[in-house]
Amino acid sequence: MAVIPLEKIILRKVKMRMKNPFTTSFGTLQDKEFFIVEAVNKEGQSGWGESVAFSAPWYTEETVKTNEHVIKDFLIPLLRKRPLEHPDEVSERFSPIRRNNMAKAALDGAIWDLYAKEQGLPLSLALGGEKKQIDVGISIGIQKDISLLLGKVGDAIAKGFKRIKIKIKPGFDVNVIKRVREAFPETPLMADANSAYTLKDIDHLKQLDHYNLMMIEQPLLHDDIVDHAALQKALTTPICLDESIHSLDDAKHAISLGSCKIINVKIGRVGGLTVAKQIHDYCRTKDMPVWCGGMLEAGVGRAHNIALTSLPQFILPGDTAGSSHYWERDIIEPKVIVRDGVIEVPQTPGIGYAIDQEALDAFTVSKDVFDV
Ligand SMILES: O=C(O)CCC(=O)C1=CC=C[C@@H](O)[C@@H]1C(=O)O
Ligand SMILES: [Mg+2]
Repeated sequence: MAVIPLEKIILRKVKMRMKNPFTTSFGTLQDKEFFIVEAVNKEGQSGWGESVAFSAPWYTEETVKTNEHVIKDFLIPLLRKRPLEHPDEVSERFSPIRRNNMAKAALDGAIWDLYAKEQGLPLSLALGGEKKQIDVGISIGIQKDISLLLGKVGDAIAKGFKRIKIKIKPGFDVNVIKRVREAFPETPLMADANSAYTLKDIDHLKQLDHYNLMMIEQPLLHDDIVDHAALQKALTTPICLDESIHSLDDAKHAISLGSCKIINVKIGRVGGLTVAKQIHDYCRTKDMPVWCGGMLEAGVGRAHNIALTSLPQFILPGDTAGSSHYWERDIIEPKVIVRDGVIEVPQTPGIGYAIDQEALDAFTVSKDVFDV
């Protein structure tokens, strides 16, 4: 039986400054620290993965520090147990470790990329993706005032993004959506609350039904699917779950309870490409539209998102804006380019973007090498 001839894992901690600070209902981020994983085989070929955990545990419980602990002390030792024959085995191998999905996904992504390169296949095709182009939207953080936000929305529409996502929070919500909708009556528009509300806000949230939103993303508690089901019954606007979905079972439970009408699949949140694909496949059988969320990734993570989005049930535009939206200098070559709201899915083996080694070295703050 052919095995993936994994020889070493290189773990780089990287620090990059975003062009613009990004503000959500839980805070502002500008300096992004994260891990880049390189999986190297016996022929010296490399596969690349990126962890999307932030420095603070406000999106999920994971952080850059917990990633380091879990990857070094638990996940790499599990990879040493016996060789892998296929990247689908990675998530199963990691299953004795509870959660820590972003740590798992970083390794899973590197091994998927390496496997696709060994097979001579673009990662999108290795995953079973069909699309050669993907539609993308943009996520606009909370702004100091509405006129600034209207300017950003106008710029994004002019650039051709296929839908606009606006971050909302109590005090910056219905009033804001109303103004944006008045200024841009036809634009596909959605709001993301990042768990800023409770069921007590039901009457307030119902006002959003007047603005023809594509969806409202994660209005209630980060781990909830029960209250979301009650809210979805009261709203005509579709609810999209983000933070609440960590596994295929979470997706199954949310769908059977009627907690949402759309699911945002984030590779890091669900523990890697294999689980993301399982959720996709299940949603396809249930006619549940999915889209690929973003975590302000650098180029490696972005490339994985693009490959995943080539799967057919990614019906709605994702949050994968181009490199230049986030970074002065990305760590891949070529950069991710969005033209008229569309990204061309790379057709070369693996993630289809080369690492800009000079840029990566410039942003690397530490590096560890592990034999596997
Ligand atoms: O552009 C992107 O990568 C998406 C940005 C974005 O909306 C988010 C990034 C990180 C955490 C969250 O605030 C969030 C989201 O909830 O989707
Ligand atoms: Mg979200």
